[in-house]
Amino acid sequence: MRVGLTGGVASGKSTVSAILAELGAVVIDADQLAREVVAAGTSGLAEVVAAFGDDVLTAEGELDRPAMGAIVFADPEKRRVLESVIHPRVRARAAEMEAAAPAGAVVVHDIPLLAETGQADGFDAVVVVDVPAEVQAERMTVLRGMTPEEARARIGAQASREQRRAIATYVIENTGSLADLRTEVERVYDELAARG
Ligand SMILES: CC(C)(COP(=O)(O)OP(=O)(O)OC[C@H]1O[C@@H](n2cnc3c(N)ncnc32)[C@H](O)[C@@H]1O)[C@@H](O)C(=O)NCCC(=O)NCCS
Ligand SMILES: Nc1ncnc2c1ncn2[C@@H]1O[C@H](COP(=O)(O)OP(=O)(O)OP(=O)(O)O)[C@@H](O)[C@H]1O
Repeated sequence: MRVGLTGGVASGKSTVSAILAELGAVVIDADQLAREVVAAGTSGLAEVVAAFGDDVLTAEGELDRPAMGAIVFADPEKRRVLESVIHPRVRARAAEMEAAAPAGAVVVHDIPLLAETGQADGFDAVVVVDVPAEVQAERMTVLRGMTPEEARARIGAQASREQRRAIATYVIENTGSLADLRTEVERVYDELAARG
């Protein structure tokens, strides 16, 4: 059973992934892989520096993520350039990790840009974590210290709620408490495990 998990920024995907992992799923996290493929010393980071210059490096020679975010969330062309370096590497790593998963596992691919990149058809089921944009913006500003402008830019770089909901097999509404979220995730996991 191969499951795609997606949702807008700060919708609660990582929280859902963590609960699914506790329930027994194998989770492959595209955001985490996207960090690994541009770690210090990788060919990915070298390509990013070739495209964007040394200004996107910290003094320690790592990717300066806030600086990179300020560039790419203000300019769709530059975002495409960064994605063209990172996405193929993430897909290759995710495929390797999936191949190493135990037979019969529920494998969950946590992919923020699942709707945007047209990958939904490749999964047995797609789970969409959904919240209104105001909730996303509040979580980004209050919990993560972003400015309202930064939050708006990131939400604006993504598919609309409607576009994400259109690819969903299951929609998890995450406007209640964390306890409500857990109950909902358990319900969806039981259905996924029964289908697999
Ligand atoms: C621009 C970067 C350096 C900013 O790093 P930062 O630590 O601030 O954010 P992080 O990587 O933790 O991402 C947080 C969230 O931002 C959103 N986001 C990230 N990249 C993108 C993108 N290209 N388009 C739209 N939303 C994005 C997602 O909702 C993601 O879950 C980083 O997001 C990045 O390398 N993005 C390009 C790679 C990518 O597309 N990643 C998404 C999954 S593969
Ligand atoms: N139901 C909820 N009630 C309160 N806080 C929540 C709820 N769901 C998630 N959060 C909090 O909101 C923040 C964003 O959640 P999470 O990190 O799971 O989102 P995400 O979709 O993975 O984000 P990103 O797209 O940036 O990777 C976290 O601090 C999380 O603890």
